[in-house]
Order: sequence, then structure tokens, then C-alpha cells
Amino acid sequence: KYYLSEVPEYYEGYDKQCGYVSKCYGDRSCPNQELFGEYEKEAFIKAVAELLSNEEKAQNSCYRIGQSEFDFGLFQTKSIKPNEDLDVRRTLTTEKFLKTLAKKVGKCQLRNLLDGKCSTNVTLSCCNGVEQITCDPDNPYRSYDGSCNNLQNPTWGRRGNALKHPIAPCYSDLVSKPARSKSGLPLPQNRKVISELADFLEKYGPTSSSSLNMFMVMWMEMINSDMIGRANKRAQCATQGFRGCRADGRDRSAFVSMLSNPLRMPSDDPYYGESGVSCLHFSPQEKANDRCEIKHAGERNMESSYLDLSCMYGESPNYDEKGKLPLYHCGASEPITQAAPITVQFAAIVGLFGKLHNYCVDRIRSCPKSKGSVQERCRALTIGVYQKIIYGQLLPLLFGEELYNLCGLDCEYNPYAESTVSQTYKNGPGRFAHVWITDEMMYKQEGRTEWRPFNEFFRNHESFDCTGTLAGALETPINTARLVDAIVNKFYTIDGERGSCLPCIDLARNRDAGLCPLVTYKHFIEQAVGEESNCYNTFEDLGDMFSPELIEFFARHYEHPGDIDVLFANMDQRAYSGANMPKLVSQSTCLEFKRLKCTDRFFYTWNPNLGEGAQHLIEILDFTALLALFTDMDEVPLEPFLVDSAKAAAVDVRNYLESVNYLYCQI
Ligand code: HEM
Ligand SMILES: [Ca+2]
Repeated sequence: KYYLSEVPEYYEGYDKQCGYVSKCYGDRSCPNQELFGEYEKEAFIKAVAELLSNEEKAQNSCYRIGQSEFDFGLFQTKSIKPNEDLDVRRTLTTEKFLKTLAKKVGKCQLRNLLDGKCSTNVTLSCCNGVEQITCDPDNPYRSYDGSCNNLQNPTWGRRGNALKHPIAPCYSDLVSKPARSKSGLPLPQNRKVISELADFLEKYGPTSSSSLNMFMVMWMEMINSDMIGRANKRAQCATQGFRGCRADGRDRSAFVSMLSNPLRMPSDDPYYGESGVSCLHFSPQEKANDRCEIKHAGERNMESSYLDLSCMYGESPNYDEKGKLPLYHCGASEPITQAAPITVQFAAIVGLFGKLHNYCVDRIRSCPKSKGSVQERCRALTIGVYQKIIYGQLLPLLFGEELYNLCGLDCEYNPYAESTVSQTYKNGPGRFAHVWITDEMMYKQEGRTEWRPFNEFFRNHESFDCTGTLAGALETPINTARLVDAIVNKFYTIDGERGSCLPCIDLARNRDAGLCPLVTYKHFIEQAVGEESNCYNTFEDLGDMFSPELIEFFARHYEHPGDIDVLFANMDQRAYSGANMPKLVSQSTCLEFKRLKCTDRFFYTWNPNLGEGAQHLIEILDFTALLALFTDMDEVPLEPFLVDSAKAAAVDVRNYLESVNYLYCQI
């Protein structure tokens, strides 16, 4: 069985095993710390200056993407709240400090320092004074930000924490400069690899189809937004994105700032070459190192890592006087209406859970007697149903029986492991499902079936009928053959012509976060799960993962098999038997979901505060029930993640559910 990997501080397994001897091998030297105080002072000044300049730019509309531009909202930034100000400054100060060190001290010395091999106090002086959280161990309900889930370590899993690097990042200077190829040259250009991969798949891509549907994809997206909330670099006021390109995309803008880092589009691009668009927006992510630790800092996670519907319930309780959530179109809660980019299908799926919460409140209120907080008991039920569908229905389908059993999801609560999402998952293999997105989605309006371009669903949600939206998603098969136009060229477009490139953003994130190469990560996972590993000295060695044509493609773009970006784990052609994801992606997904389950003190299967009624209802309620209760469908699917599922009459389902309404009184 896969075990929850205790990750080494610095992992050099692949290089060691495959004979790439590190230049620092045997070098135990540490940097001279005499000047650290000096560097820190300088770093502080730089950080303060940058933050001031960011504030000034955020006030100036020239620096913001305008309302009429297609990518307005695509790189939305939240506000830095007054109480977060200090954290952001400390994080930035430490980042600047490390960048200075990268310039001033030798690489092996820096490496030893970052690996914790040098005796030193590991935090900078700017972080003196640590906040204390006190938890009430008898509180039967989850907090809204995830704190106090782990009683010994109240901050574990909390909103705002850093993602963790499972292996030390592979920046070329160890702290921030992009990785380079083995020979020292830059890696292949982002847009060029992606657009040519799209062309390649057009020619050689698999011809298989899948019976999974887009409803499942959007449901996975919802789970994703519950465990990861990205933080594009922020200023004190929220924005819909900072500008790096001119509005016409023909060049970088004069208003580029530290808040933006646009991507280059080559002039011979197969899609954009003609139009002269040569610049795509991209926003760097905020890091989180609020304790000024001298270590590899991860990106800030704006959601609690627990699968607790934090993306729907928000940062703090927000209910009406009865305990109901204020809900908007298709049942979207307030935080969902504020997020971008969001498709109406996504909003409608989250909406089913918002409606379940409110339905539960109504049921409890009609009970003869009830004890405890109505909203919190309904929240616990709703989260229980949600977790049940993830672990009981979705993962078995994605993993297939072999991996599902191997993965060892039958763990008990483990208070010694930290709840966190890995940096690699977020910016690499976790984005795998983006290749499933289709050019068009089905939409059913007043009995008519239409196919509409993917981009249309991002805006004017109110103009869509919620039942028709969900019914269409259920009958739209996922794309398995190609990287479609809708994500490579027209992502988030308004006019159907000019859009963004989601896989390009994915690759840029992969590189920005300093993720190590594919083969290194593969080796790491294989160690964690106890499998044998290969070394990759020639491109032919990749024959265990990729087809000969794809190997040839990579050989044309990369100098060495050990240079290939980990994002391309999504092209792995191996799979566990019965699985619906590539092997490396499914292994990575297994480790993440196992950690999130086993570190959650309130996971529904062991939460002692769920009454018998709640436990029974969690068994009964699933998407079939939610669709019957909260949409106008006449027939509801029995296998909601598959197209052409067998169906049941919604009235029958509703009648059955009414017969168990008494359970809400024993919640
Ligand atoms: C179906 C529609 C989907 C759309 C339109 C979509 C779109 C996006 C966008 C725009 C981003 C932010 C890109 C960036 O700035 O870094 C993103 C990030 C991400 N997506 Fe998706 N995605 C979808 C489905 C999924 C699914 C099914 C998964 C798999 C579970 C997934 C996994 C991720 C991950 C791990 C990230 C990075 C973390 C984050 O920013 O939340 N996405 N997605
Ligand atoms: Ca969460």
C-alpha cells in the first residue's frame, strides 16, 4: 500500500541513483552569517518599496486590465486585508533576502543553508513575536478557516498557509530564477511547446473516447477550488487583474509592474502569428512565508486544504437569521459569485450543495425539538455528503479498482501529518483535467438541445437556465483526444477569436514554482509508493511512458529527457487497470487525497459529532438525490459522472427522500 510519505527535507534520489553527481556532493560548507543582518535590512527596504509601489499602481487604472478587455477577471486579485499586511511584508522581505543570498554566497553554501544543514536560527529578526491560537478541544464544529482542526498544531491546514514542496525546487539559482536545461540553456519556449503539442495531438492523439462527462470535470474543479485557492500577487484593493500587455496584445505594456509577468507569443505562432498578438497576460503568485523562515517558501493557499467546502462557505459564517446561506443564481453562494473565472456549470454544481444546506435548515426547523446550532449541523451534514461523494464515488471511478485499493485510503485520523497540498500537484499533475475540457458544451433550453462554445459559459450566468446547464454537462463527453482550441487559443475569449491559453498558463506556473523535471518527480513518487524506478539517459528510455511519436516530439523540443517539464505527466500513457487518469497523475492524486482525508479530524467517517440521522443521510444523499431535489429534471442519472447513464424518475427519488425526512431531526 501507498504510505503517507514522510518527505525528506532535500530530495536528491533521482540524481543520486542515476549517476548525476551533484557538484555539492561532500560539500558541507555554510555561508558566513556576519552579513545576514545587513542583507535583511536591505531586503526590508526593498520589500517596503515594492509594496508601496504596488499600492500606487493598483490605484492607477493604466496598470489594471480594463473592463472591456477579454481577460478582465482572468487574473483577479483579492485584497490584502489590514491584518494580513504584516504577513505579506514579512514574506516579501524574506524572499528579497534569499535573492540577495543567491547572489552573494556560493551555491553549495546556499543549498546547505536551505536544506537546514547549517546551524542557525531559521527565522529572520523581522518576524519576532509569534501569534498564538487557542483552540477549544470541545468545539464540535469545524472553524471556517481550517484552524484548530489539528489541536496540537492549530495552524495546520488553515487558509493562507503555504503549499509544501515535496522535493526541493529546481530553480537554477535555488531560490527564484527559472530552471535551465542540463547543458545550461533555457528550457523550450512556453507557447511554442504548447501550440506544437496541440498540433501534434491533432495528428497523433489517441482516437479513444470516454464515457466520463463534463459534469464530473466541473465537480472535480469544485473540489480543487476547495483545497487550493490561488493568490495572484495582491494589493490592498481587490482588482480584476494587473496589466502586462497592451490591450491589443501586440506588445508588452509600458505599465508592467511586479504584479504582472506576461508571456511571450512567438511571431510565427500557428494561431496568433497572423493577428500580431505577441503578449499574453500572466500574474505571478504570492508566496507565504509569514514566519520569515530561511527555507524554500511555497505559494500561498487562499483556501483551507481540508475538503470542507471552504470555497462555498467562505472565510467566516454568513447566514440569515434562520441559518440559511444567502444564495444567488443556480444556488451559488456569495463567495462563489465573487470568484472568477467561473463557468455557470461550476456555479450550479456548487449550488447543489448550497441548496442542500438550506434544505437541511428547513427540515431541522420543522422538527419538534432540536439541539445545537442549526447552521453548523447542516454544514456538517453538507460537508459529509460532499466528502462521501469524493471518496466513495469519484476516486474509485478515477483510480480504478487496482489503484483505489493500493492507495490505502482506508486510513485512520493521523494528527501527526500536516494537512497541506503539494506545490507540485498544484502547478503540475493536479492540472491534468484541463486536457479534458471540450470545445463545446451541451446546453438544454426549453427542451431544445444546443451545443455552445466553452467560453460562453463564463459570463452572464443569469442568462442560463440552471437545470438546462446541468443536464447539458451530464451529456457532454469529456475530450480525450486533443488540446482543443477552446483552451489553447480561445480560453476565456469574448469575441470567439482572441483568448488566453490555459495550458500555457499551466506550464508557466510549473516553471514559476521551480518544479523539478518530470523524471525527478516520477522517481520521487515511485520511492514514496515503493516501486522500482528507471533512469532516463536517452529519449528512447522514455518508451515506458510515451509513444514513439511523442518521444520524438519531446526530443525535438528538449535537449535531454531529464529536462522535460513535470506538467507533461499529463501525457503519460500508462494507467492502472480500470483507471481514468494517467499513472503518474493518479499516483500524485492518490497521495494528495489520502493526506487530505487522513489529516482531517472532522472527516465524516470518524467525526463523533455527527448524529445517527446525519450518518444515515450521508449514506443516502448523492448527486442523484441532489439533482432530483434541486433541479427541474424529470429524470435523474444514477451514474452522474457518465454520459448515457441509466436514469430514474425524479419524482420517485423525491418521494423516497421525503420518506426519510425524519432523519433530519436526529442529525
Ligand atoms: C472545467 C473547467 C475548468 C476550468 C475552466 C479551469 C480553469 C482553471 C484556471 C483558469 C486556473 C488558473 C490558472 C492559473 O492562473 O494558474 C486553474 C487552475 C487549476 N486547475 Fe483548473 N479548470 C477547470 C477544471 C479543473 C479540474 C477538473 C481540475 C482537477 C481537479 C483542475 C485543476 C486545477 C488546478 C490544480 C489548478 C491550480 C490551482 C488553482 O489555481 O486553483 N481544474 N484552472
Ligand atoms: Ca477547504
